[in-house]
Amino acid sequence: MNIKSKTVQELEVICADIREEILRVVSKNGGHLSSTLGATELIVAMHKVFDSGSDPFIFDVSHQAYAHKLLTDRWEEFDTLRQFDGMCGYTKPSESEHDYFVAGHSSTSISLGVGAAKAIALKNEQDSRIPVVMIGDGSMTAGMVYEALNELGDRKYPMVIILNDNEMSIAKPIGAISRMLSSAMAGSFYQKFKHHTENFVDNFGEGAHYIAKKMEESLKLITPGIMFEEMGIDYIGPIDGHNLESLIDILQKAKKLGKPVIVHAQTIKGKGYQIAEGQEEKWHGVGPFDLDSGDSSKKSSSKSATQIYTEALLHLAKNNEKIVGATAAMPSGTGLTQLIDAYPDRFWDVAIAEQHAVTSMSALAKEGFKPFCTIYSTFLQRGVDQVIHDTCLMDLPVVFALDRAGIVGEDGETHQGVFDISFLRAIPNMTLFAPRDEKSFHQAMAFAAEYEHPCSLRYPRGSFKECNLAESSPFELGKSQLLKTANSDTLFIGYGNGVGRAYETSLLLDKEVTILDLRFVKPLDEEMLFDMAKKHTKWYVFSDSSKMGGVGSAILEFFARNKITNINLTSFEYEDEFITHGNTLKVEESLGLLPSQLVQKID
Ligand SMILES: Cc1ncc(C[n+]2csc(CCOP(=O)(O)OP(=O)(O)O)c2C)c(N)n1
Ligand SMILES: O=C[C@H](O)COP(=O)(O)O
Ligand SMILES: CC(=O)C(=O)O
Ligand SMILES: [Mg+2]
Repeated sequence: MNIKSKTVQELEVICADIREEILRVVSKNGGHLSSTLGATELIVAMHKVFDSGSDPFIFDVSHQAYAHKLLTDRWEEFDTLRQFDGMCGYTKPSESEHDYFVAGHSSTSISLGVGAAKAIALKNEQDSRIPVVMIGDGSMTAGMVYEALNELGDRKYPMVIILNDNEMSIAKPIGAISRMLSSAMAGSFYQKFKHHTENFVDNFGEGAHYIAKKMEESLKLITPGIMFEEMGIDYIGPIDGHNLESLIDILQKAKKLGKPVIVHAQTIKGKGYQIAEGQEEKWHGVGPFDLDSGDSSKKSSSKSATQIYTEALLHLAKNNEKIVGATAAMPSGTGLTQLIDAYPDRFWDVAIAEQHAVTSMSALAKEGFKPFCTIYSTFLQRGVDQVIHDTCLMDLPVVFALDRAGIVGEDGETHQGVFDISFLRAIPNMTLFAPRDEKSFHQAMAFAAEYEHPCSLRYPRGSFKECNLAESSPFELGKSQLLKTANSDTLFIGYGNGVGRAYETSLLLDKEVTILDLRFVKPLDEEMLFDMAKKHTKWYVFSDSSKMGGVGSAILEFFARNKITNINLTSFEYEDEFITHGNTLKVEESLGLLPSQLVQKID
């Protein structure tokens, strides 16, 4: 849809149509609702002023970019949003040339803009191209943003950064940056004062303008802009992020400045759907819902792994004051909200700052506390060096509780929790283990609470797969649990949620198999593995993790170390490829990982 020639009135109609379509599809498919409703005018103004066919359009996280997709020839396809084989919920260049870069993890956008600006300068394209970035106030809390601003303020590449400030992260924002962005003078008073001053001095000569500019600069001492201005980046704002006419005017001015500029736009998260407007965390990421009532259409009956984690941690924290913890801006997703509410002096939301979460928790461990650093598997990728350098080198007793381990569903490639075993297992002093159900989760947590070295446990999005075999026993370092023995050449080794898949597959087999819950992938239960090696020559590994460096790799290393050569090991972990978005079962089916498919692969 080319909106360059549209009037402001026509654009306002287009905003209404966009909101209607977003509400229709997200209420059917689920998705990121309130962020994308709130960014509608900003994105329409971006497309009015800039050209996504040549200017790099860069959205931070890009969960708020549905309007961008609708404006770039994907209106029909939008109905398949986040569905298997359908449109991705984030920007994806393979989906459209108007999507400049893959996104999903936050705070990458300004670095991307700086890189793009360097390339544009090197290719002498500055007369025809300029990067335009949209970043939210929550995403401004991650350190990577300041790495980029630090260079940008020095090199001064032309770039327009739209700061979409709705005063919300997923949850209410925390920290000094959020406070600075919404500082007192950012309100309408300053705007009106500035507007009237400009109109007044327009009637006088240059001298009056000079005085007014100096006055404004002194006022900026108490506006959010001071930090950016001092870094060498122009600042415009705060402005009304829903006023199309002024947005277009300001973006046109910003585009012509020929230097880096931040346009600070204040928006309302959920704008246009009253039920979701404002600081309502639950409208950030939603499942299908009823448009009229706002009620969720799907009610899950079984207890999620996250709920079990919360219950287990509440129990431990109640009985041990040394237990503390942190989340990086995902309090509800990780279940830490209840811990923060119950023990505000011991549990923190540190904002989108995974690296800071890991390192600050390591210092607490040095001081004798027992930190539970609670992070989605995929987001811990952001803090791997801190795990190595600050936790494991110091051999500190931090527990990394990794939620969303395995395939996560509709969030797709950028959010799959599949690499944690591979990137943690190689770190000295690290111990890795995984529960398989509710009871073993409590036992794993009890073990973690007493363990005096770095460790990481992983658990899936949603509930565990059922496994009706032996009851779980207390966790002991490096000990597995034999769930079923059979007079058979075949051994199923399950790890974490993979135990349930192993069990489901065994039920479909026309032969008996031995089933082992590995429990620890580092250290391995070598005594048990030696015993299994005497009886079984066909081993199958079931784990929601990447093959490369995963559970199967660990066992093959055990074979090599001990010169065991007569066993055929097949791992049903994930292949060396990024895993697409969509309903988890459909994704697993596309990978051939359903029990009904696996059973065909058992000799
Ligand atoms: C590294 C990383 N950590 C956490 C997240 C989860 N996450 C996605 S969006 C979001 C909040 C973003 O807030 P903001 O930038 O203000 O955008 P808004 O939704 O308010 O428009 C978070 C924490 C993520 N995507 N990436
Ligand atoms: O909303 C945040 C991300 O999309 C993760 O979603 P989730 O918490 O439903 O797994
Ligand atoms: C997009 C989002 O909310 C998340 O990644 O958690
Ligand atoms: Mg926000």
